[in-house]
Amino acid sequence: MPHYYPLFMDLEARPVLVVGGGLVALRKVQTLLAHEALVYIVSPKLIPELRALIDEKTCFWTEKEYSTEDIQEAILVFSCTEKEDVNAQVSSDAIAHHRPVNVVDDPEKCSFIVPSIMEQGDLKIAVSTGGSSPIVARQVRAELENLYGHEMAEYLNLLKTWRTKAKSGLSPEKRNIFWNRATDGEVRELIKAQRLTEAEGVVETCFLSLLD
Ligand SMILES: C[C@@]1(CC(=O)O)C2=NC(=C\c3[nH]c(c(CCC(=O)O)c3CC(=O)O)Cc3[nH]c(c(CC(=O)O)c3CCC(=O)O)/C=C3\N/C(=C\2)[C@@H](CCC(=O)O)[C@]3(C)CC(=O)O)/[C@H]1CCC(=O)O
Ligand SMILES: NC(=O)c1ccc[n+]([C@@H]2O[C@H](COP(=O)([O-])OP(=O)(O)OC[C@H]3O[C@@H](n4cnc5c(N)ncnc54)[C@H](O)[C@@H]3O)[C@@H](O)[C@H]2O)c1
Repeated sequence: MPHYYPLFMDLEARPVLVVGGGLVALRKVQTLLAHEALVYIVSPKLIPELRALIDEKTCFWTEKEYSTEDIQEAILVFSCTEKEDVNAQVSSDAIAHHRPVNVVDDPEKCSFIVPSIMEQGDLKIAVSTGGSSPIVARQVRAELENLYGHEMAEYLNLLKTWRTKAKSGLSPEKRNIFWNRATDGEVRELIKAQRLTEAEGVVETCFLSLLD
């Protein structure tokens, strides 16, 4: 099993090829669309859920069997067919074109694998078991969803609003003190208790106390 390198990639308006139109393709397409990719599906058939996405014009479908030229400009390639020979062809074409490729059912033919994703506002946690057990990846994701609730989104929103001010208004040493105070637990607890104004007050008081 490869030792996969994790990264977060901006897919907004970038072309991604998905070969196949079944349940597995649906799972991959939903995540890609949630990340604003331009999704190009090549498949002779589509399940109704995927057809509905095409009708909403958030992705594009070519009704045919895969051929090498479908790779075109795709920056990522997903092969989600039930046919081993087709998946193998997509994988070798993508590799020949230096495009990262994910093949359902066959980690050996993947140059990348997809994690289970937990999101709460700007907090995004990608979970992988390196392919050992996708179900465990899903279960860990569910545990994380219990650990980080809606307060995390508001907490990060609040901290984000202070980044520019802290950068321009405080020396590196004071900035360090500021961020340690803002993230020592009290602010997050206040937000969890829906006492947002008090939370903002704690951050502001700390900032003002550090100004020269
Ligand atoms: C995380 C998630 C992302 C996504 O796909 O969007 C994902 N699989 C998910 C669901 C899921 N996958 C499978 C089922 C049916 C139950 C089952 O059979 O297990 C379910 C449904 C379910 O669990 O609910 C079957 C399955 N998956 C793979 C194989 C082939 C094999 O293992 O050889 C087989 C057939 C096994 C067999 O036939 O025995 C392979 C991979 N699946 C991965 C990712 C990559 C490794 C991730 C990691 O662990 O690091 C990897 C290597 C490649 C890849 O697809 O990128 C998503 C959960 C999202 C979420 O809900 O949060
Ligand atoms: N559904 C799951 O959660 C799941 C879980 C584990 C493994 N799998 C495996 O993953 C594979 C895909 O699963 P699925 O449920 O999406 O299968 P599926 O049979 O519903 O979908 C396969 C899709 O591939 C398309 N296809 C076939 N030949 C093609 C070609 N030459 N070019 C382009 N598209 C082509 C088909 O038209 C179909 O839309 C299967 O091998 C399945 O056993 C699925």
